Amino acid sequence: MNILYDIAMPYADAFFSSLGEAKAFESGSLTCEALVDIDALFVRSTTKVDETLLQKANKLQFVATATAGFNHLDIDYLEQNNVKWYAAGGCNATAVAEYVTSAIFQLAFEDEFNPFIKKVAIIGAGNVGTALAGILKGLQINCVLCDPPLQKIGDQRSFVNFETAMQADIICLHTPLATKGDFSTLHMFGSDELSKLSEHQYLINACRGEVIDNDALLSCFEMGKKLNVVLDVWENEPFIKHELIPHVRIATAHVAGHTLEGKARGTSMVYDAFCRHFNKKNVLKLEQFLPDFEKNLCVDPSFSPLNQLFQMVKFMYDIKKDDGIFRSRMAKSEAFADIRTHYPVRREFSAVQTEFAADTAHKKNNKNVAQIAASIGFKIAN
Ligand SMILES: NC(=O)c1ccc[n+]([C@@H]2O[C@H](COP(=O)([O-])OP(=O)(O)OC[C@H]3O[C@@H](n4cnc5c(N)ncnc54)[C@H](O)[C@@H]3O)[C@@H](O)[C@H]2O)c1
Ligand SMILES: O=C(O)[C@H](O)[C@H](O)COP(=O)(O)O
Repeated sequence: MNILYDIAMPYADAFFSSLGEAKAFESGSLTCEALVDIDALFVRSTTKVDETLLQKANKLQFVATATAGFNHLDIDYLEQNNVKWYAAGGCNATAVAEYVTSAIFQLAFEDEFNPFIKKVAIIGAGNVGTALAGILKGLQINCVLCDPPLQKIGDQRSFVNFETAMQADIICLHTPLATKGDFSTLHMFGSDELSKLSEHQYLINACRGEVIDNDALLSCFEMGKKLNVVLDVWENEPFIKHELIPHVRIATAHVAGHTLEGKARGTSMVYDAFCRHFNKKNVLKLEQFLPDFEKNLCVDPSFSPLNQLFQMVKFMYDIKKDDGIFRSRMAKSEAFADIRTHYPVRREFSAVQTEFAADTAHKKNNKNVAQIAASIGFKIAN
């Protein structure tokens, strides 16, 4: 079995060389000639898998992406050519939910609002939306879900319509990019929707850039409209509209899902899918590979509960740091792809052992914070 895989997949060599003759490629350098005699191709989101790439693929049976989104796969073409495909839905749901949590805490700190009394709308209640709703529930933040496709097929959760979601204080986008059909998400936020947002609302896009019309967004800013927008994803990555950057409250280079766990889970889910498809036993498990997290987190009990939680979230993921790197690097060059390739190791909340410093004066306070922290994924030491 000849396998080609994106070198940016953590532990790929260990996982895939157990399945056959496995060779890595660097995203951007893959040519159609490289697909000759290849049985399985494993990509991440930056490789477009379509007729152009596959024109010389004479043996291809299986294509998998180690990412949740799969709009870079030409599904119609793959299905017409009897190539089985797979996307690792859910692999990085926790990572994106933690990214959004860090964004909300950061904005609360900067704008001096209390996040616990805000209402959040999650548009797209799949793997990421559900993970985010779980964290918000743990934090006791009121949240509503908007997902017409799930509502239509009878998902038993309670949903609101788009207009109601638009009234929330914080609107988080977690849909796929769909360019056709009844539930198209392309430019879901165009000039009409953007103009309806008030300067007190926040719009966070960590799904796909094209869900917000970036030209319309820039026009709003240029006309002097005050909008609080967080963008992890942009139209036309990696060649994004630089003029947007100074207007955006938090700007990052499509890294919301880039925890080590999120990326490595993608690798192991692709391995499992391959094993299922080719009827092989999946002997390797992700837990064998993930290293222990070296640092311990000790929470200062004299802080308010909000600040203790902010301290914990920031310790694991400081979104402001990514924003700072993005702004300084993007000011000088087309650094988008490079920032992503050299992204430092980021771990999920569950990787760290958290301790609350002994402090009898704040004992009850600490117990509450520890319970909340545990409910959003932190491991609390006894
Ligand atoms: N920034 C990142 O690093 C990052 C990481 C993971 C995923 N993503 C993106 O986020 C998307 C969501 O990821 P997921 O794992 O939750 O996918 P998912 O398929 O589990 O969930 C997507 C949900 O969106 C809903 N949806 C579709 N069209 C909709 C519409 N018009 N209005 C409202 N809801 C709609 C679907 O019914 C589904 O429940 C992915 O498709 C991917 O593009 C980005
Ligand atoms: O859809 C996804 O899973 C994400 O967008 C993913 O994090 C993209 O990561 P990439 O393959 O571009 O590194």
